[in-house]
Amino acid sequence: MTIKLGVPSKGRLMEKTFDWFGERGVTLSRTGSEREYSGAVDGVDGVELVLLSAGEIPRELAAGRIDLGVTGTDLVREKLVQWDQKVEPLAELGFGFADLIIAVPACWVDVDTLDDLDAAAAAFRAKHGFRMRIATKYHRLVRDYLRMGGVADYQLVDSQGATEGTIRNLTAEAVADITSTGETLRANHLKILDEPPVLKSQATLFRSRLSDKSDENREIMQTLCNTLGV
Ligand SMILES: Nc1ncnc2c1ncn2[C@@H]1O[C@H](COP(=O)(O)OP(=O)(O)OP(=O)(O)O)[C@@H](O)[C@H]1O
Ligand SMILES: O=P(O)(O)OC[C@H]1O[C@H](OP(=O)(O)OP(=O)(O)O)[C@H](O)[C@@H]1O
Repeated sequence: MTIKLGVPSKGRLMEKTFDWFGERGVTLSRTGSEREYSGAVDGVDGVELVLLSAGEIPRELAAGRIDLGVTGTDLVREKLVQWDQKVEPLAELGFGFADLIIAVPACWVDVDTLDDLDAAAAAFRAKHGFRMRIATKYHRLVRDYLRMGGVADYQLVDSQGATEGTIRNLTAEAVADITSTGETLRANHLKILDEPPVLKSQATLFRSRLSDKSDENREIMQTLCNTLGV
């Protein structure tokens, strides 16, 4: 028997995830050619490495196809309804920090709060005959946040990347996206609303609540968690 550990296959989270495990005596490595998505785990027996897109790890955990997985809290909360019934956070890993925020053009001098955004949205609809568009890939989190914040007259438009560019491209009036250094927002002449973020995210190790609970797998899981100190 083995347990499956899902980690991001590329990008900013992969290298830091490998480092985090390595510092705790569990060596993760990619095997095969540079482009082959196969890997190995040394330091604990019975653990199989599965390399996946960070965005797919929440679904794989929820389905129990992987037992453990590293991804951002933002992706888990966005993609899993009642996420805490499907996965259990075991450890925050201290990297991949990003805030999910709402941003508007910097030239909207009258819009700094959610109340201002609501007023601007109502005025926009009256003037243009359609609802203000907010581009995002975080539909669930943003909808909940705006409902709580009393913003009504808007529509979400889907943007799976380069979201800050949608305003210049005239496909949205505002955006809801993650930011870490703030450089992308500044470069696109956007300002963050002066409100708490929708969500503060970081890379986190999650355990699937559907994980195989056979005695042997429990033992492997326990050994791995003890080794990692989580
Ligand atoms: N600029 C950033 N700084 C820090 N963390 C970021 C930044 N952008 C994204 N992240 C975090 O990295 C994680 C993975 O995001 P990313 O967009 O790379 O994954 P993805 O959607 O699976 O992409 P892909 O399908 O291309 O692998 C998310 O949890 C996100 O919060
Ligand atoms: O605050 P910053 O440090 O500038 O980072 C923020 C940017 O990083 C992410 O984009 P990513 O690089 O994942 O590309 P994407 O837009 O294609 O998703 C995010 O969507 C922002 O665009």
